[in-house]
Formats: sequence, structure tokens, C-alpha cells
Amino acid sequence: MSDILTINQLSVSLQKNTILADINLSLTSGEILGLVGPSGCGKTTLLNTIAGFNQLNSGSIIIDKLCINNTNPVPAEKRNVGVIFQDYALFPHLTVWQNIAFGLSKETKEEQKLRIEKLLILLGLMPQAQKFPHQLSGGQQQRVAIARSLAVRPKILLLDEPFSNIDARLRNGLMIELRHLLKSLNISAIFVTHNKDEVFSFADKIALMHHGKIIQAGTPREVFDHPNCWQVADFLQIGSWLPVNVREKQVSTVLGDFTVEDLILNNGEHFVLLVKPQYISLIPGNANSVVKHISFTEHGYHYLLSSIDSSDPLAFEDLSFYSQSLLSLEQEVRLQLIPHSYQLFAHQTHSFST
Ligand SMILES: Nc1ncnc2c1ncn2[C@@H]1O[C@H](COP(=O)(O)OP(=O)(O)OP(=O)(O)O)[C@@H](O)[C@H]1O
Repeated sequence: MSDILTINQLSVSLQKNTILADINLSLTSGEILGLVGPSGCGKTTLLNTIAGFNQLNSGSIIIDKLCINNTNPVPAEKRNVGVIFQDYALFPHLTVWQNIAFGLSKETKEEQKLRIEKLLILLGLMPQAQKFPHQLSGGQQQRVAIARSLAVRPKILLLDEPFSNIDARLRNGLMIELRHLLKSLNISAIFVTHNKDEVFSFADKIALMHHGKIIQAGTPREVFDHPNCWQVADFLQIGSWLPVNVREKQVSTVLGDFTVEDLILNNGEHFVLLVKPQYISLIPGNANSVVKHISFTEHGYHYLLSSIDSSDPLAFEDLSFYSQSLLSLEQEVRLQLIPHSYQLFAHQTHSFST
């Protein structure tokens, strides 16, 4: 399938600071990309640069064969890119119909009418056509913003935290609707989110940014199964971290030891083990862990546990574990690692916040 968007070695500086560096990314027709990363890593700047609200310093952006670079800085209105901001930016003095009609001035009145009616039906907004934005719920306003962006038939839709103002139950429904809509119209989209569940359920592809660079891009499955570094696994909360001691091929942890065949240790590098909750089990015997937090979820009880001996150099904290058994707060239990394909990562000392 041919690419609708190709970004090559893109760099962007704002007020002499490098905000984006060496960004490479591609999107096929109809593909939906979830862009995630810690606050300030450059997600909005990347969307703004694709949309044409920021100038690029070097590299290129190719949108459906239209090449944008330093020598050809195509203005925003000629890029065929739709943008939906977090606050929807609807015109308050225009009705739903007029908001959607806003960008359609080049078309005849009859063409406009047909197009708007089709979008109102697709988005379930027919009864609201003559209402003003302040008369609509958050979800309805978001639909109007979507309809208005789609009216001009964009090649790509950019969405900056599109669901963040909408309550969780409505959000799921809207996400599914929007995904169907984009797929049925074969429109590619990039959406920024801080919500990891959203990105895993809505995106065909995930790109994780850190300090102005994309550090991993792939399908949700690829990224979840094979995070390529500590930052990716930690940001997406793919599992918990267990300190390890590595001696040649032998790896020791508080929850058990194992061997690895192909670990290369660089000087001064520390490793931690990524432990997904399904690879821990409760067993009888001497306790090694204590329950520090309990919540109830659709997957059963969710526990956060710490090592009993916090002075142990391999002591751990906030180990995530699900069980159908009810444990009590401060209960001491024995956990063990279930053998699996162990994933060790060079360790950083601080973690991200989302
Ligand atoms: N117009 C500007 N001039 C100078 N620096 C800017 C400008 N806009 C953004 N920045 C800086 O660029 C960096 C990236 O900002 P950006 O808004 O793209 O991050 P983000 O990943 O979208 O963050 P968040 O998740 O908090 O929305 C930040 O350090 C920000 O301060």
C-alpha cells in the first residue's frame, strides 16, 4: 500500500531551541497512528508542523506526493490536512450546519448541502443541525469538530488529545465510531493522547516520542511484546520493574533466579527485569513480598507489592499483580517468577509521568 504521509529526517527549532530532531515516520492510506510520549516531548509541535502552523528547519514532509521542505514551504490551507484540537475550536456564533459549511466555499450550494447532510447523518447530528455549540454536549461538539474537518475531504486528520474532555463511557463509544468513520472514508489520522489504553485500542500503529525524537514505532502488538528500550516499556506501563544482579549468564532477583544466554553487559550499565503481571504467581512458602495497595478491576483484584526486606539491594516496589484471590493490605505472601522469555533493559534512574 502506498504512503499518504512520509516524514524524512525532520527537524524543527522554535526560538532557537531544537524541539524535533531527525523524525522519520510514514503512514499508509487509512492508517491510524497514536502519538504518545511524556509531556513536552514534542507531540503537538509535530502535529503543528505537519499541519503547516510551524516551519521546518530541515528534512521533508510528503503528503500524498506533495513535498514540503525548506525550499517549498506549502501553506497550511494547501496541505489537505484536517486538524481537531482538544477544545474543538468551533465558531460559537455559527450553527452546527454553518460550522460544518465553513470551509466549503468553493463548492456550489447544492454540493455543500449534499456533503453536509451526509456528514450530519454519518455522525448522528441531524437533530442538532440548527443548534449552536453551547447547546450541545461535549461529545456532540466533538462530533461537529470531526464533521467540520472531514467536510473538506482531508487526506490526513490530526487530532490533539481528541477525547480528553469527554467522560470515559462516552469516550469509548466515540473512539469506536471515529475509527469506523476514518476506515470507511479511508482517511489517515494521527492522534496525540496521554492515555495508554486509548492508544492500544484505537491505533493501528504507535509512535513513542522522547526529547523530540521517535524512539519506537510499530503496531500496538509489536511495541507491547518487544519494547525496544526502558523508556518505552516504562512510559506505556507494560509491566513492573525488578532490580537484578547479573553474574555472567546467571540473573538473580528477589522472586527467583534464571539464566540468559545472550546478555551483553557494557561497563557501568545496570539492568532491570520487565515483569508483566501474567508472569508472576503466588506460591506457598516463605514470604518475600507484602501487599501495599489493592484495587478491584474487571480482571480481578489488582495488587501493588513491595519486597518485605526493603534493605535488600534487589528490593522492589510497586510490583503489579492480578489475582482472583482476595489478599489483605500488609499481608505477606510468596511470589515467584513464571519462566518466560525474560526482557532485561539497561536502567535509567527516573521514570516518566503521563
Ligand atoms: N512556540 C514555541 N516557542 C518555543 N518553544 C516552544 C513553542 N511551542 C512549544 N515549545 C516547546 O517545545 C517543547 C515541546 O512542546 P509540545 O507542546 O510540542 O510538547 P507535547 O509533547 O505536545 O507536550 P504535552 O503533552 O504537555 O502537550 C516544549 O519544551 C515546549 O516548551
